[in-house]
Amino acid sequence: MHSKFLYQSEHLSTELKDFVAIGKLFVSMGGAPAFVADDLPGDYPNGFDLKSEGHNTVVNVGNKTYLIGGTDHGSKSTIGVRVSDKRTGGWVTPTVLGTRPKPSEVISAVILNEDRIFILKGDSSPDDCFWFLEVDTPFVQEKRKEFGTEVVAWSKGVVGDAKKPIVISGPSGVGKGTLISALMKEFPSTFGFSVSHTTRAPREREQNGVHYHFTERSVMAEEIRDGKFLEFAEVHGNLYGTSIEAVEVVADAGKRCILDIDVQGARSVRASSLEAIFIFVCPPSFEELEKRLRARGTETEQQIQKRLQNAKAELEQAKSQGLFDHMLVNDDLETCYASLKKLLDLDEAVEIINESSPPLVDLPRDHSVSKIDKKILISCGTRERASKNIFLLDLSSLKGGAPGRTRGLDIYTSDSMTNGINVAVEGDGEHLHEVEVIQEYEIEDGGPSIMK
Ligand SMILES: Nc1nc2c(ncn2[C@@H]2O[C@H](COP(=O)(O)OP(=O)(O)O)[C@@H](O)[C@H]2O)c(=O)[nH]1
Ligand SMILES: Nc1ncnc2c1ncn2[C@@H]1O[C@H](COP(=O)(O)OP(=O)(O)O)[C@@H](O)[C@H]1O
Repeated sequence: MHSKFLYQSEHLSTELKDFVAIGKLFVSMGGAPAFVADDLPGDYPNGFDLKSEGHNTVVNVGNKTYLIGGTDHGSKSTIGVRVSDKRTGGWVTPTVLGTRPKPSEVISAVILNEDRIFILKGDSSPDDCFWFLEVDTPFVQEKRKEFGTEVVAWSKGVVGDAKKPIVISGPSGVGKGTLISALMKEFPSTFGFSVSHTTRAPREREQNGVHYHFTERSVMAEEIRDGKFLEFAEVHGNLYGTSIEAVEVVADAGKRCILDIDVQGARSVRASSLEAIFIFVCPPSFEELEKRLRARGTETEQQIQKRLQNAKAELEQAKSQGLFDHMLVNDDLETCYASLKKLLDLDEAVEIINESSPPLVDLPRDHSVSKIDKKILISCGTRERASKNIFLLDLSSLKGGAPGRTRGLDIYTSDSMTNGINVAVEGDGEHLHEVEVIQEYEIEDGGPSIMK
């Protein structure tokens, strides 16, 4: 069955025209400004391979079938995921990484690049409707090997052109904390600090949850085993780590994340999908480093010796090819801070606090979703009468991904596409494409069973 959509608009924006052109849809040149979106040619794979039924969506990716929906076995407040390998049969509950979305009664799904499934949750708040379930990304492949189990990873979609996170490394006492504090003080709405976990004791004036999450080794080790950490390392005799959540809360606040982590951590993040800018801060001399460390007065003599010893190794490792993008020498603090701002393109910047935010979508229960290339068209409305709300979601500039958020979703509303001129959609509210119905499932206690 092919469905037809009729759009009416006097002035289509370039974006919508592009979208139409990509789909090779017909644009009427006659008196009545209208164009008809008919069935799409076969050379545009529609990306749909699912059946959304009630609370569940079934998606086929390669040899595997993913059942997404209902609630999680362990936590009733998050969406559940089951996987079946067509070659072996049977259903397994995978290891699920990342912060999980809350359940939704209406889920649409689109496969992207065969390695992730884009999920749209109807009836969800604007900041909670776009999610990615990674099923075969490099991160998932690595974790699958590590855990020896089936693994999937959730990553929330963030609308807008979020800038890359910043990783700052350098030996103890070089001035990382001082530089980061200055940046956060001057640009409080731009930057957010990734609050690490550590097993070291708090220093005077350090607050739990602000400077670090101070924790017990056994607790942190268990959380690492549960896959809650983006990276972790043993540094100066203590365990330090960046939880996935620490990075996500910064992204959720619409801020650019700064991570203060050691060289081992930087290497792990480099190997992850975080796509950060890596900066190493060097001391002007070893003597000056020792002087600063002593003057800070936060470590015992034994701890100072250990840190100085480790500094030599860190300075050596930092030289390794391709690890750091920038090296900064922190001799004079003001000069170094100015260089940091310059490399982050902030030297002329005055923080704009109320920057206009990208349009948000209130995705209703009734919506239909179509995919052409990397663009998704969402039309909202009932079967009988689609409403005038159309959203075009451009996924061609995605950045990041699990662990953490998937950034760079571009969204155009019908308003932004047509400069406020009415866009009417007529039709039966079905998808533009034929949607392949696989099978309908319902979840029973023992796992999903096929409905007759
Ligand atoms: N890998 C990793 N290193 C971290 C993390 N948090 C802090 N560190 C590093 O651990 C080292 C010790 O940090 P800290 O005890 O605060 O001492 P400081 O470097 O003297 O300020 C520094 O090199 C930090 O960059 C983390 O989450 N992961
Ligand atoms: N450029 C600088 N010149 C002199 N002292 C500095 C400079 N940068 C930082 N400091 C001081 O050196 C000490 C260590 O700095 P800190 O930011 O705590 O280092 P880190 O976070 O790298 O361990 C602090 O007392 C800080 O005030």
